[in-house]
Amino acid sequence: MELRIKNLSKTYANGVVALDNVSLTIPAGMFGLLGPNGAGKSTLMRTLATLQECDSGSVFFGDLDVLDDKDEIRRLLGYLPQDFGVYPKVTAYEMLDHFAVLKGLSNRARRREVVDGLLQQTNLFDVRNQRLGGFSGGMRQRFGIAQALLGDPKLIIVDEPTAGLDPQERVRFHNLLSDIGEDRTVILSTHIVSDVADLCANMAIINKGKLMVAGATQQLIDDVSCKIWARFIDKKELAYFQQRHAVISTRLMSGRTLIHVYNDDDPGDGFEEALGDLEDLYFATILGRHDVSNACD
Ligand SMILES: Nc1ncnc2c1ncn2[C@@H]1O[C@H](COP(=O)(O)OP(=O)(O)OP(=O)(O)O)[C@@H](O)[C@H]1O
Repeated sequence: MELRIKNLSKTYANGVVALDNVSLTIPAGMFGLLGPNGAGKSTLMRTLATLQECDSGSVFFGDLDVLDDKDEIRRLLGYLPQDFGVYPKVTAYEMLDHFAVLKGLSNRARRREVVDGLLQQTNLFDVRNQRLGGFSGGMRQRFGIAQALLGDPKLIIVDEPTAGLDPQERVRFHNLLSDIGEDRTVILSTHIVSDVADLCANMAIINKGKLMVAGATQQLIDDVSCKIWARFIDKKELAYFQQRHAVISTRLMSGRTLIHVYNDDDPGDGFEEALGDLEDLYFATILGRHDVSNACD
């Protein structure tokens, strides 16, 4: 089902504008919400998860008014918050069983079936009798997904789930997310570009509370791909290039400095055309160099 966000705004009491007239349609499947720290992602996620009020705007999930019909939407919702805490002394099985009771699964046999199934799906069945306090970051996040999947939600919101995971745990977590994204609407909020590149067919970038771009991930990459130019430089030349060109990224590669610049045409100065990727789109957008009006043909 589609989630339609219209003109959503939120200003905190201290005057910070966390959401500035955000309008966005999120189709079924995996959707990536990308933005730097403080962009407003968590504010948007908590608003969609009915945990906080916005100042104005509307949100519909199918026909359901998310901001008004909170009880209804909570029945369809699974949420993995950014700071998902667990009771360290309780086992995975006990904790999930407890969450299942809270979700209204009162029949014992049925509950056991659901809890076992979710532990299997998240690859935690073998460690179900271990205490959560001994779980690694990746195991904890998979447990977080298990609890978010209780009640078979149609809308799943995960807020920065892979921060702090090692590469292997990340891959495992990605596989789990892409499985559950097949027949649901899953919103993945993150500042990690590769999470979105790997998983999300559709995406948006927000910065300072504003929606910058939104659409099909591949299309958005294509829109920027003809405008990215690259060259290696000497580290001490960086200031020179930054002065003359719209440098969007700088990275070390085997000890050398590779810079990417954003330009409509060949910028000269020894640059070569580079195939723009999602990281280029992200930096060019966040730095205010790129927008939809300036897409490649
Ligand atoms: N309760 C609050 N009161 C005041 N300001 C807040 C509150 N919560 C968030 N903010 C501010 O609103 C802005 C958006 O915060 P938000 O947490 O939504 O961003 P984010 O994109 O999720 O960032 P992060 O990745 O750091 O969590 C930030 O400037 C933040 O400091």
